[in-house]
Amino acid sequence: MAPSSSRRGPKPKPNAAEPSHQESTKRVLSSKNVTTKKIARTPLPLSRTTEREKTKQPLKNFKNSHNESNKKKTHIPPISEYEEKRTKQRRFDYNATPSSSNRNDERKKKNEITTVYENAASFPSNDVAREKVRKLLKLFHGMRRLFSILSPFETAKTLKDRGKFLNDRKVFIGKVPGVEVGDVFQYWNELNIIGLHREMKYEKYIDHVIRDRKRIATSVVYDGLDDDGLEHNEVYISTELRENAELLVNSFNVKNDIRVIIKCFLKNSGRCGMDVYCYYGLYKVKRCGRERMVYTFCLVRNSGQEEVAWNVLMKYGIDGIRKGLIVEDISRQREAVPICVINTVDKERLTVESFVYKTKMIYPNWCKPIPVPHLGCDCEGKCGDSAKCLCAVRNGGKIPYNKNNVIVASGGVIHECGPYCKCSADCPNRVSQKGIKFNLEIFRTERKGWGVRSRDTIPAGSFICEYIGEVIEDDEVDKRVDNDEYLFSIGDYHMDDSVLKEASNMINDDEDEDEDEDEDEDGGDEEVLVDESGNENNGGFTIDAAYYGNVARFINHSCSPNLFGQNVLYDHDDGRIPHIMLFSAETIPKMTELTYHYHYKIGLVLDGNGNVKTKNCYCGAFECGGRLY
Ligand SMILES: C[S@@+](CC[C@H](N)C(=O)[O-])C[C@H]1O[C@@H](n2cnc3c(N)ncnc32)[C@H](O)[C@@H]1O
Repeated sequence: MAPSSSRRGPKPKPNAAEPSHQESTKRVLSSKNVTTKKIARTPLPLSRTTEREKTKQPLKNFKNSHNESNKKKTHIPPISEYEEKRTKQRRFDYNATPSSSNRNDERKKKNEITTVYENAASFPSNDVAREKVRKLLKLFHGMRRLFSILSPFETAKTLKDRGKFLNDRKVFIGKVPGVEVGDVFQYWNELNIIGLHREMKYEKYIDHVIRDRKRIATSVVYDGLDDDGLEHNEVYISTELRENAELLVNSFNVKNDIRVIIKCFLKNSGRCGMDVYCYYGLYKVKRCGRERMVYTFCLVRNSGQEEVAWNVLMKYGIDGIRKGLIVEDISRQREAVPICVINTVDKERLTVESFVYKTKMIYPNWCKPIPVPHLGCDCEGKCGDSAKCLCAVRNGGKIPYNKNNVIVASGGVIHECGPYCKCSADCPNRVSQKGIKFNLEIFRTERKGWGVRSRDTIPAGSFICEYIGEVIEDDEVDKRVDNDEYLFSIGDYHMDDSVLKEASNMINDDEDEDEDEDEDEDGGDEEVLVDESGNENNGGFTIDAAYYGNVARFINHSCSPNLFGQNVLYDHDDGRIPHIMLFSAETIPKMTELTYHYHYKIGLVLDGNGNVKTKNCYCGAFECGGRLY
């Protein structure tokens, strides 16, 4: 039996891949004023070349200057040489030369910081740290879903005020415990809450710490623009700001590790694509140069680190023939994207005849949902948060998805617009009914049979797929116990509940916070999110995907899952048999196995003779209980 869901799943353990692009991609980040922009693909920013052409001045070659440095120690001009007369004229700018407020910030930070860690060598086992990172990010996204009016910054600020920041008052030079190369984040503020990049202001691309009275860079956020899929062994940063230059010059001198986070654009995500931040690992400033007022730095990736998940894809082959490909599209074009089957593990085969691929639920005659034309909304075009839209009203006055098609509602049931609504097909309240958008594939796992992963990075809160199958009743379930691998019991669970409870506490427990925390541990009486359709325990209905099903039937269980289930109604109004839609509970890097929580009750799964059945769990999560049932 494979019931419900909730929470997020294991962050990627980015697989080691053979470096497919030895050629490094060279980019320049300009942190002048408040934007980053790509200046050039060559070590020397084009803008400078243009300027040189204009002024006819000789150009000091950046690469040559580096070569010279091999003979003679590079002269890195002391920053003080650059009397910035322009400072006064400059607009207010977070990156500007330290103003008094920046100095205050600095002083504040200095007082706050209690410890500086270098490469976190003495930190607890990475599994513990990793679970902490994932839990906090899960909480962040849970809060975003629960309180969609809070911006990511406000959400992070709330967590900070509640003392939930993971590495608050700690600064890491080098690796941050629990964060792995290839981890992907949807919001800048996620970087802050786990201490990967502590600067909460979006424009502050370089984070730093004071060590031995020197300000050195600890992390850099670099705008890779639409470089999704490219390697960044070298990152070029140019800046006109003395403050930034000082940090990087000092880092060049002391040779400290700098974390590089690359902002990439995901084209296939949401309605208009989406920026994400990918952690590329540790780099060192290897070359510095200066051309008039522009400082240029080349950061080179430390060798021996994991490849970033994008590159793993290249190993597997993005297009063309995939290694281990045994079925090109198990859905036989029933889905908008082909669902291929890959086996690089053993000789086991999966064929299109193994089950009947369906994209719509199968309802027996006795529970055919009754059409409800009167429940359709009368909106013209796209629905909005308004009392006029019947569907929005049924969702508590809100459209439960944002412009990126990310779910911003939690618990209970979501009412999407449906066939009886007058709104257009691109109404924002039609997301999960539109089917699979990500390039999912079925792959052979080492110990759990088949599993599912995505060739795309999946932003948190994205719709993955529906759990499709045949609706059956309890009596029928009893008859199928010997073939119960693909049963999903509707409604006897609370989706994502523990995360949402904690998220709810974040906002509601202004007072007596500590007290309530104790209560939580004891299973105290904090508010439980109630399923408004009464689905919490509607009992008796199960989806069986053994004979008829879709890709969801291959999704395995994890004790620390990365998907959660959400009840959705759109084409009928029978709350006993909602659609079970699976959403991502966290940002999921490419090629990471997708999992949800089966919520089996140990000792209560019986065979046809009434004997207790047992099965080991091989999810590999840090908090795994060892038993599936
Ligand atoms: C819904 S199916 C998932 C797809 C299945 N792996 C397959 O090969 O078809 C559920 C079954 O997968 C296996 N499974 C899923 N998650 C597992 C886990 N964490 N550990 C061990 N086996 C698991 C169990 O045999 C379970 O009954």
